[in-house]
Amino acid sequence: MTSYLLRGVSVLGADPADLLIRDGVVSSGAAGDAEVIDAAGLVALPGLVDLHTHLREPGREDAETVETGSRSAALGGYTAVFAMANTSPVADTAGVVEQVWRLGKEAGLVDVQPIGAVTVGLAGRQLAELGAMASSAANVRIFSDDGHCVADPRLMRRALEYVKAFDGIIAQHAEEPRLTEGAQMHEGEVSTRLGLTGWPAVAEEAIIARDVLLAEHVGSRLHVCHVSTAGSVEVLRQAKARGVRVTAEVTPHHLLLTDELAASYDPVYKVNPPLRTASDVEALRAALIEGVIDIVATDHAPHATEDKECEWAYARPGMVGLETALPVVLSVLGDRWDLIAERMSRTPARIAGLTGHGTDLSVGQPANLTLVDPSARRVVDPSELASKSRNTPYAGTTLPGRIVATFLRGEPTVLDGKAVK
Ligand SMILES: NC(=O)N[C@@H](CC(=O)O)C(=O)O
Ligand SMILES: [Zn+2]
Repeated sequence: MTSYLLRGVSVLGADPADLLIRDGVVSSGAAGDAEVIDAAGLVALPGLVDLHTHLREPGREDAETVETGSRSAALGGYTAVFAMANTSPVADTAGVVEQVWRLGKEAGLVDVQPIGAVTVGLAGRQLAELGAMASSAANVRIFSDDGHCVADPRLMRRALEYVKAFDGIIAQHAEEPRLTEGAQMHEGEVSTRLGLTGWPAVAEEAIIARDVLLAEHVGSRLHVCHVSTAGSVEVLRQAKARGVRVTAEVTPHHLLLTDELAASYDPVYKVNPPLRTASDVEALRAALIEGVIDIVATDHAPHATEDKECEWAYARPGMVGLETALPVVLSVLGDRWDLIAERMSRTPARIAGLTGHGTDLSVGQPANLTLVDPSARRVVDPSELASKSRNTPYAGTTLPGRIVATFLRGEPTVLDGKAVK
């Protein structure tokens, strides 16, 4: 196994020093025959951890596979991703989650941790085999019907009760379906102007309010996917102040983009939950800094060209995000490296109970890390993405930061900005 010496690297913005990677861990002592990487001007972060990735395998391998999604993740600085269950077949049995987990191991580019469905077929009618998925080789601890809301309150209560036994988490896609029927974008001034049916903020907020009460009642753990409104932030703030066991994520696109973009009628901007207003963006940024929102998660949602390059009404919602997440967050938070490490690596690893990731880069710790050039600027070119899909909302946009290298347990998955396999 090759050793690496990162010469003159700045760990989380600290003064430049050498960092030795040997036998899969951060090491000390003589560099010996280690391969030297000139890391002057580069910043080392613990490898990023994404709690919300859609890898599309099994079922839509034309849009993404576990392997192409893993490569996209590594290029984005990630060392672990959690794969959502809305595949085909749905990841609602031990068999399917084990398949995804095994495909992740075979690709060997990031640790792929499957998320199990809450309900059979994501249909919201009966609980899936949560226990069988938890005790499978994939060791599932997070369950979600993402793409769909667990709208039935009794089912949501039962799910929270069930996973409490093994300290599992229900991750909710918060959308009251009766309030979003036919919705095409955020309900507000822009939707009125464009004549498109809106998804009101309250459709998200009402479910979060209900679910924090259910989680409080049961004493179980709730995670809220892709929080998108200022009102949701207030519900979460109050719940956390009462000690409810709730965590929440925000996506890079909800931190940067607004509903005004829908006026282009370009379906690349169609996503669930929809892009909201500038004041929502402001509230989400403040909540992320404050910690009311715990983490950034990509909601990487690759879609085939025919599902995106069509009329707005027929296009599937979702955006790819793994390769642009860190640059977008850098553009929002600036070089607050410790905060970035907290929100994109340590806290997601802690929420998921994922050991070996999100650790500090001290001697003896697993060498899961990413090297970033913060002074680089990159114009996003969809044709250069490693993802199989091209649906990025940032085509032609200049973003700060370039991911130069990523290491998974001491082995490079990305070097010189290129995937090694
Ligand atoms: N975010 C999206 O717009 N789409 C996701 C589902 C989801 O995360 O809700 C997808 O699977 O395509
Ligand atoms: Zn969702």
